[in-house]
Amino acid sequence: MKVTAIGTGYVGLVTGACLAEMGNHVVCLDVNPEKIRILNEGQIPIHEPGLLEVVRRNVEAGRLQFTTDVDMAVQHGTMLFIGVGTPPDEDGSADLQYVVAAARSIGQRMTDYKVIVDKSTVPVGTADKVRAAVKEELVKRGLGDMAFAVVSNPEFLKEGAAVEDFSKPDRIIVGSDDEQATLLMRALYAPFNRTQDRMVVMDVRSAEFTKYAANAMLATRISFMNELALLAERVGADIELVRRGIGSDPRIGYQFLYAGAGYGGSCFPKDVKALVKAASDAGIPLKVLTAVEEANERQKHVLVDKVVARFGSDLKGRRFAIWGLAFKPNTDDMREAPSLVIIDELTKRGATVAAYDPVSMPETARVLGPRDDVTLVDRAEAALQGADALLIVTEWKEFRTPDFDAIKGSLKAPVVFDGRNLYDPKLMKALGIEHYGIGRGATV
Ligand SMILES: NC(=O)C1=CN([C@@H]2O[C@H](COP(=O)(O)OP(=O)(O)OC[C@H]3O[C@@H](n4cnc5c(N)ncnc54)[C@H](O)[C@@H]3O)[C@@H](O)[C@H]2O)C=CC1
Ligand SMILES: O=C(O)[C@H]1O[C@H](OP(=O)(O)OP(=O)(O)OC[C@H]2O[C@@H](n3ccc(=O)[nH]c3=O)[C@H](O)[C@@H]2O)[C@H](O)[C@@H](O)[C@@H]1O
Repeated sequence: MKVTAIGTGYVGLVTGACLAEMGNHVVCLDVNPEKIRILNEGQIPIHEPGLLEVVRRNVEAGRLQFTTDVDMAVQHGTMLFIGVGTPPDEDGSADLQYVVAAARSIGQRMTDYKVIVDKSTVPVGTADKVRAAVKEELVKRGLGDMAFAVVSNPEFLKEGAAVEDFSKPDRIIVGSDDEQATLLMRALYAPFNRTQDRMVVMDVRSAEFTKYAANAMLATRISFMNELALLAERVGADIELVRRGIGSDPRIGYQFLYAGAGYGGSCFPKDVKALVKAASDAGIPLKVLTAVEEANERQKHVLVDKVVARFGSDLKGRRFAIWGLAFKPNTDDMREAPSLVIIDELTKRGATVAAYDPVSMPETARVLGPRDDVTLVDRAEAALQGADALLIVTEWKEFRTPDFDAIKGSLKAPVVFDGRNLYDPKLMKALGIEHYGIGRGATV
């Protein structure tokens, strides 16, 4: 099939590349010429495991191309996927300006039947706005009768596992009230849907809602565990043992129950805020979800609270090593990363920071700008030299079994604030390391 992916970010690029992998002819369009230049030079603008190989393979096979040429891109696809950003507006609601602009650019150019697929995360009612924008542009061109469909097909991939998640989806949600469009969506997704029918077809509004409900549920599990972790510390229980204890119940399951330094990323924070705002506008305030957001804001400060409890609130003259800057492992994405809050809180109190991340240092440098109080170092061990303590913020694999002797030898005193519960508190005690985890009340 002929497919156009509008927006070459995490979602648009992965969608375009993975659809090309199945034999479709895909054009990826972006308004950012720099991204298209990088892609046309055989590189990818993001760190995403396995993506470069899929992109290169399909470019070589002549099934995948990148362009800023809107006329060509709109002309090319029968299926046009909108995967542009939906960042939070000032009031927390999803800013739909990029989605509507993409819709308009389609309406201004299309000359035959198109299926317009909303892949971006968008509030209930957005498909209607997209339809109205396309129609308005068609009417301006005297083509008001031209047929097209708008379908909701939210994406559930996780950064760092995007290709794997897209290629082996748990479910494929299709919100459609157009039979022909539904058939085309079935055909397009058939290769990803062979072993078991994972496509759930529903009305458009329910599909739009499903995306927010999924992210809200996952964020709720994390905030719930983070709050229980605070209590566990106070009452002398270990949240890691509690996690294993409750996860064994299949009704609960093990996933997304890790207490930590708070959730970040481009989606949970913005989608929780957007759903809270949409609900309040609809006169149905979501009390649980409001608390989820509040708990997460508090959680991002928990590690620094522990630093302050140990070293005092005046941190002038102190230096801290930070391991892990990206909002999660296997990505260079720094959007809403807890590390940024932690760096801010430490430096505000007069400390300096030496930080290391396996892939996100260029992105961190871009986000932080030039700073005297933050040094980015190119090896984990280099961050430790002469630091008062080590803070673990992102659970990259290479931090899981470090050289503990080197940690002890390099820090001024062996103090570790373990924001992702990587280390066994009993082992740390045995090694003579002062270890502060999250919710590890029983074992410290
Ligand atoms: N990042 C993720 O893991 C996931 C994101 N989503 C959702 O997907 C949407 C996109 O997210 P990301 O891919 O992370 O965004 P992103 O910010 O990485 O990429 C968006 C791209 O769209 C481009 N763009 C903006 N307006 C355009 C236009 N009119 N025509 C062509 N290109 C245009 C931008 O230049 C940018 O390259 C958001 O709604 C997000 O909530 C959904 C699931 C996973
Ligand atoms: O809508 C989206 O963009 C995506 O948002 C999340 O994916 P992502 O943000 O890439 O990453 P996650 O693995 O979900 O992690 C999000 C944050 O939660 C934190 N987290 C995750 C799991 C956990 O148990 N504890 C925890 O603190 C992570 O450290 C990270 O900061 C969802 O998992 C995807 O299904 C969804 O498609």
